[in-house]
Amino acid sequence: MGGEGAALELAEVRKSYGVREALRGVTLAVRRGEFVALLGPNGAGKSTLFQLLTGLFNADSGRLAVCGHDIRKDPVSALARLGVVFQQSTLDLDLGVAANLKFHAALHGLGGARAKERVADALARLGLTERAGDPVRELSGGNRRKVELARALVHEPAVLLMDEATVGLDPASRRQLLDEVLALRDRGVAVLWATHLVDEAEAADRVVVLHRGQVLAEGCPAELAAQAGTATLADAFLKLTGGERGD
Ligand SMILES: Nc1ncnc2c1ncn2[C@@H]1O[C@H](COP(=O)(O)OP(=O)(O)OP(=O)(O)O)[C@@H](O)[C@H]1O
Repeated sequence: MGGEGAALELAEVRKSYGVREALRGVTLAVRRGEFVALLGPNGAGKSTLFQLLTGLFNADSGRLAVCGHDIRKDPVSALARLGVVFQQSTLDLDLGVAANLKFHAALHGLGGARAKERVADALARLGLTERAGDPVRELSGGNRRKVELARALVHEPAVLLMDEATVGLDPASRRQLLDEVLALRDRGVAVLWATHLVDEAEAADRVVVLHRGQVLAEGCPAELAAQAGTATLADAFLKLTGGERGD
């Protein structure tokens, strides 16, 4: 677990809101080219973990690092290597698809021909080239999510965080988005995919089960089922979490 050289590393991370402990000593790592599902019911602490990882606020204790850069001590280097798709859309609906990406590129210090090239590449990869000039408002929910993914990749991050990214999508769009992200492994991207949906976690190289702010189990889907003594990952998840909400 963890170890030197992980693209994303969390060690003994704790965070409380007043007396409520949202994260109670979370340790996990994602290697280059690995897709890890962070599987937890509502209230398990997934959003809190993502907020810490994106520097929105600080952990009470513990260490979070991206490619060895500590998020608290060296946030600029850490955040430069991070791509994020949040649960809630953060696109400008009135701006064009490419314009949304260019704005993001500029935030990462990319401009001119280099930004243009990166934006074109990211859109092409996700089959969105023909929609480049369209206002985001005119896109379907599935394509809007793809635009968010393309945007998260414009600065070529080493680590991609996906926070319940398929919420609200129909099954076909959900599968497409998952497949696009799984394919990023071949380019060496480390992915942390937070979800409460077991079928999405089935596709992961490794699953980390988070419940009430703690890691209850981790391993590939088959290992988790074997550890829990169940036939499927779904049954293992229910057995581990007692089928309850996380809070
Ligand atoms: N700003 C806050 N103030 C107080 N308690 C909070 C706050 N944010 C989260 N919590 C609590 O911390 C715990 C973890 O919440 P968090 O939102 O991180 O879980 P989650 O796994 O992302 O759940 P969901 O999928 O429902 O968003 C929950 O018990 C929640 O009620």
